[in-house]
Amino acid sequence: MRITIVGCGSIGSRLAKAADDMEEVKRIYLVDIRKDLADNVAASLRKAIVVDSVEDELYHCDLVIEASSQAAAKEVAPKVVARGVDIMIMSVGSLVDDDYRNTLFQSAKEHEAKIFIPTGALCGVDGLRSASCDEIDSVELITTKGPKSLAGVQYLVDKGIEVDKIKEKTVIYLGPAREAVKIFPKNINVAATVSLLGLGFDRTKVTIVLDPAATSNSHELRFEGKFGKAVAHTFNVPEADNPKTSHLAALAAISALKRICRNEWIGV
Ligand SMILES: NC(=O)C1=CN([C@@H]2O[C@H](COP(=O)(O)OP(=O)(O)OC[C@H]3O[C@@H](n4cnc5c(N)ncnc54)[C@H](OP(=O)(O)O)[C@@H]3O)[C@@H](O)[C@H]2O)C=CC1
Ligand SMILES: O=C([O-])CC(=O)C(=O)O
Repeated sequence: MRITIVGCGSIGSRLAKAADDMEEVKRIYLVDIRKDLADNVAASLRKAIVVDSVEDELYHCDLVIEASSQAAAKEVAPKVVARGVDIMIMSVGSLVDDDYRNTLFQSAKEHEAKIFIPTGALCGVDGLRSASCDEIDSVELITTKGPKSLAGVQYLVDKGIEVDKIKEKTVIYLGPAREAVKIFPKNINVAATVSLLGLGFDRTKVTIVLDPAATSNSHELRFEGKFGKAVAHTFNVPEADNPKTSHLAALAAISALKRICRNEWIGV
């Protein structure tokens, strides 16, 4: 299998290293708008080369893995599926716009391309996927992050909230997933994943808490339906190189790549 990784940051660099060790992966094309990052990652790998754009090697590529940003995902995904190439999307919030998403999914179907959305930084997605084969009554995600993970969010700046000056646990967002993934594009892609499986973007309730003492990126997923009730609480270790992102997100991408390469679907 030949793969292209778009985005060589926290997730992309770890995924590239893991892919380099997988015998099923023969070639890794790396793209990043910061070419130095892609060059650094490629330098330590045996199978990787840097390309300027995802389109450069699309004809030779079996799977594109997007690990960049919502904006980049939105630009790249339609081009990839229109060429019949499979794509894994990490910036899942890029799928919030219904018209865009429906067109993308339709195009993938027509061109026989698959769209893979890993479970990311969240446990419990498997249960929600099964539960949503029958009636679901409610889906709620309560996310708690520390100041480093929530730094630089324009919405908070506009509200005059200085994340490093907050002294006690504070709810900084309460509302539907649809707004949450737009306001916090680098923090709550998991809410998009949950929305796609459960009740959609408007009926998935999201609470984001800023906890000055938080040492984890915590996601508490609660859902109820005909199957019963579930609560899955993940206390994630944030990545040192990007504290907005949890280590489990990179591991989820690696695990998804292994499942795709090896055609082994345990815990589906
Ligand atoms: N689904 C999930 O559970 C999770 C999803 N995510 C999401 O996954 C994505 C990747 O996360 P992470 O690795 O931590 O992010 P990083 O910011 O660490 O890395 C992303 C890299 O992609 C680069 N980039 C941005 N735009 C483009 C583009 N158009 N083409 C090529 N490269 C580009 C960035 O450059 P620059 O820094 O200059 O912008 C950066 O080097 C993010 O959108 C993140 O929010 C993260 C955690 C969990
Ligand atoms: O990594 C996390 O904790 C979740 C995250 O950033 C996201 O979903 O965008």
